[in-house]
Amino acid sequence: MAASAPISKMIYVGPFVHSRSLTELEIGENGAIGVDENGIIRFVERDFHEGFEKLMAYVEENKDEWVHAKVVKIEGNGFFFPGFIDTHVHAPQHPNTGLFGKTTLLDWLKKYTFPMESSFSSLPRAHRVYQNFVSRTLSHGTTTCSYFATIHVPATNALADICLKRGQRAFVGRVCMNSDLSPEYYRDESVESSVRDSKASIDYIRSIDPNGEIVKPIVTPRFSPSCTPDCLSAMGKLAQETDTHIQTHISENKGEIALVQELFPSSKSYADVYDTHGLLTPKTILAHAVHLSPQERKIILARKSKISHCPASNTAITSGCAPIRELLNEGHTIGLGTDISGGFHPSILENVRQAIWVSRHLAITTNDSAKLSTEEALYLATRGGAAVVGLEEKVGGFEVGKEWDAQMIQLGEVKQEGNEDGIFEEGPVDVFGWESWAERVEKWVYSGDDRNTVAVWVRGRLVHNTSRYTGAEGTAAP
Ligand SMILES: Nc1nc2[nH]cnc2c(=O)[nH]1
Ligand SMILES: [Zn+2]
Repeated sequence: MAASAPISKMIYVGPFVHSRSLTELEIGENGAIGVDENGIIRFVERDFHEGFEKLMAYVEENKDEWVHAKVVKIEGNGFFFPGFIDTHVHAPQHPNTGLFGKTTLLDWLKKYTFPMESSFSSLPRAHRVYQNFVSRTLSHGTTTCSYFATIHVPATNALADICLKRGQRAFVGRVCMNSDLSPEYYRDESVESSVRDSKASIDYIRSIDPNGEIVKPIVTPRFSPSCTPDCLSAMGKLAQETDTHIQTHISENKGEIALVQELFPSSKSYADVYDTHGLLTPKTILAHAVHLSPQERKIILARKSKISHCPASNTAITSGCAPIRELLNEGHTIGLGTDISGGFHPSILENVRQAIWVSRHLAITTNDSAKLSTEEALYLATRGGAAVVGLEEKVGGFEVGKEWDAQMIQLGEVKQEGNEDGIFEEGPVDVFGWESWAERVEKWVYSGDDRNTVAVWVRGRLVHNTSRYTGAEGTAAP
């Protein structure tokens, strides 16, 4: 079902939380955010200590045109938070979520990934998986995804259709892979067919959303070993000619890095392979970046390419611990990726936790400064991700002029009276009432899940809600 459009000006009343900077959250305990019919934030009020009635009186006095706005008011222990941004995710791998055994990257690809992806030659299968996965990621509060699809044009286009219809912001990439690393049953026939099919998908996605307001194409060479050198160059050229983003993998696993050295003996490094084929641009998203050398980091920084950190995946398929503190200190732009199904969980909140755990494991073996704080990990999940996909002017936080991509989080209240039976409210987070707002946010980060995400908006459209949401727009559940 299509997402429901905003029906009028809206005022979202209640606490809101977003990143002020990498290290600092802003918590507006008594907030009111006005969003117009186009989903654009028009005012952000932070300080209505005197309560809801005073707020409405203020609106009546000062903001004439907002008097008839609909109001969505948070009750209890709820707060608004920016929608999450998943900067690296493979939608067709979702049926394999949680299946990886003891494999590492190269045998994982052969055992689980190529067989599953090749089955997307079936359009009905693609529809079934993609409908499910877009619902699943929306239910976890993910308002923007950078998707790898498969090599199939019809299935890739179907993913873009579904994102547009359901209202999830998305970059959708037809995967390009023509080398014999991939099995014969699942690879592009030639460089010409790689370019033709990638271009066909770019053209289709631009035809369904000409201004790229919700869905955009992205050039997607799978990774160096999957593409011949002329194919990599052709993808660099295609991205330049069509002015598109690029996404690929880099330096995820030591076996993969050795293979790149073997396949590209004249290249100085893995990053150099991409650089010399025109694939390191300010619009390039590089997933993983676990084992980069200092020289590679310098080239990536110089080219202004971006990094997607995929902590759950890096642990699941035992790739390593990406040195995020060092990369941040050097000035890299970094977001989080679930990397389904290298990663085992479709939630960015889970990957916030995983980013923190991975940084702590690094701290144990290196230096305490490797630790990421809760604030830093939430920044990567929102503003960092927005910068990785080039949407930092539009999403990632609540400022006037940005678009309302948001989630309503509701935590459980442990009642003072009438709770002799120990009943708890839906969701895993129990709030007793004495916690500060900062503590409530920490409790959500470390033990919350999709049961706490009661409503989700993209560009002001309600795109997901649970039965706990009693907002003004009615229901947008699929
Ligand atoms: N994690 C991950 N790494 C890759 N490298 C090449 N393809 C893939 C993939 O599908 N997932
Ligand atoms: Zn990946």
